[in-house]
Amino acid sequence: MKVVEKFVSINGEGTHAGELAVFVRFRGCNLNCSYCDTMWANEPGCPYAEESPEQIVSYIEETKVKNVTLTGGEPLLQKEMPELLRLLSEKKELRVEIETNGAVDLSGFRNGGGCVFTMDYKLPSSGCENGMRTENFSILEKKDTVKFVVGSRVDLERADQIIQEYGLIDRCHVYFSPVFGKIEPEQIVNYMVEHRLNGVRIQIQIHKVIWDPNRRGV
Ligand SMILES: C[S@@+](CC[C@H](N)C(=O)[O-])C[C@H]1O[C@@H](n2cnc3c(N)ncnc32)[C@H](O)[C@@H]1O
Ligand SMILES: Nc1nc2[nH]cc(C(=O)O)c2c(=O)[nH]1
Ligand code: SF4
Ligand SMILES: [Mg+2]
Repeated sequence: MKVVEKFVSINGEGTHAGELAVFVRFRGCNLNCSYCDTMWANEPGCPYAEESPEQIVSYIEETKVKNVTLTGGEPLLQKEMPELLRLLSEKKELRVEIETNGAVDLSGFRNGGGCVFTMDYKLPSSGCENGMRTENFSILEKKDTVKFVVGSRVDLERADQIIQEYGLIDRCHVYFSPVFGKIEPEQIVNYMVEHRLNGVRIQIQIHKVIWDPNRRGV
């Protein structure tokens, strides 16, 4: 598997934000979002370590950290991901979360049921909305999340429409997160208030507040 970084930090995003997590970031992506904060990991020349699923599991166990975040790039493009997920599901003490971009079919990755998906729905300002596979919504469960990374008023309106159309509030967690530095979080909150978006949560990436937003490995 093509690993570009591994580290222990606090999770800056999602339902376990603020808790310790061990991160494994994989190389390469099938989208090219305008705002991507890890574009470096998607460049063909980005250095990586070739690691087997067994090696990755050993590293995770050595850290003694129980929350595991698999991210990228797009982690679900790795050929050996099903094997990695199978091995991780045997470690009952771990909580495994996958950050995925909404453009990969999730149906083959739920086997064993252990992992939690945080799936983005890419909005118009990302430039990648046409890659979204809305059939993935039917696979999501209460423990999973749909995340909308919002960069504009048009994005807010589109997110609102998708939430209603697919009944997302009753299906799973729903988060709004500002494209970091691009939109005032207050604008997002104002929209939530105006439109009475019960059940939606706003979240700001905590690691970008604690550290330099461009810093890697945190
Ligand atoms: C770098 S992506 C990797 C996982 C997967 N490719 C995806 O897009 O979900 C991890 C998360 O960071 C979010 N993200 C990337 N750039 C961002 C930015 N500039 N501001 C806020 N969130 C961002 C993505 O939308 C995604 O939810
Ligand atoms: N601290 C920290 N938390 C994160 N949660 C999700 C991340 C990601 O890049 O997917 C991330 C990240 O890059 N850093
Ligand atoms: S899908 Fe994720 S990794 Fe790929 S370009 Fe978009 S934000 Fe970056
Ligand atoms: Mg990140």
